Amino acid sequence: MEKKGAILILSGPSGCGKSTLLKKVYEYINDYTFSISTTTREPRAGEQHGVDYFFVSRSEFEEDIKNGQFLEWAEVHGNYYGTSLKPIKKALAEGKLVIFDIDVQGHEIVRKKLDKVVTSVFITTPTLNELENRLNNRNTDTKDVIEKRIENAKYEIKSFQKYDYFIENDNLEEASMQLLSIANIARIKATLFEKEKLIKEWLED
Ligand SMILES: Nc1ncnc2c1ncn2[C@@H]1O[C@H](COP(=O)(O)OP(=O)(O)OP(=O)(O)O)[C@@H](O)[C@H]1O
Ligand SMILES: Nc1nc2c(ncn2[C@@H]2O[C@H](COP(=O)(O)O)[C@@H](O)[C@H]2O)c(=O)[nH]1
Repeated sequence: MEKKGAILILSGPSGCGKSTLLKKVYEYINDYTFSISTTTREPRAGEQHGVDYFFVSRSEFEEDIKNGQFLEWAEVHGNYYGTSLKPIKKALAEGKLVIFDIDVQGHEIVRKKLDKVVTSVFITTPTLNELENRLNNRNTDTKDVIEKRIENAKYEIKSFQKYDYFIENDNLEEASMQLLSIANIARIKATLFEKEKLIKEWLED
């Protein structure tokens, strides 16, 4: 059967473990691509332009918005973040599973635009305290930035019901196996669209 492109969206408060879970899942899947976002936030130590993000200035980002470059974009924790349309179209045409790590605003937009091929999962920590511990232990952000992200987490979590799935990332092994199952379901869901057409044809016969 011809492979169908599919989108898997991960959202969840900063520090819940999205990147950590994805690294584990990548060991078990193929034919996927991670959607590299564009952002105006400063790179963290070790982050590379074109690998983790495309790091740009606010004026460059605003120019890209004007030129309609983004499938979606949003202001998150005081910075712009956006998903470029062109690489996503290409990856979907190639039948890849395209993985997005985007916030709740971005999820709503992509869901509206590409519902048929989107599967989404909201990830959290068991408690807000644990989220704070993880952000502190990660040691990548200043105290002010961490405070802002904790505050925003309280708003973000209100959107969890808009997602197809929910993972509490407590035990890393268990949570990564759950995410792996969801990634496999994402591919199957994207084939349903074609099947709908097929069944319509049968019924018209
Ligand atoms: N199940 C877990 N138990 C304990 N620590 C964890 C677990 N999962 C992730 N961590 C740790 O929590 C920290 C935050 O994880 P990670 O950077 O993956 O979060 P994130 O959701 O991708 O954050 P952001 O949205 O800011 O990019 C890291 O230091 C990571 O090692
Ligand atoms: N709407 C979008 N949100 C995005 C995108 N890329 C990342 N994000 C979200 O931003 C926060 C913060 O990320 P960080 O790397 O600064 O910790 C996180 O919730 C991401 O999911 C995007 O292209 N669009």
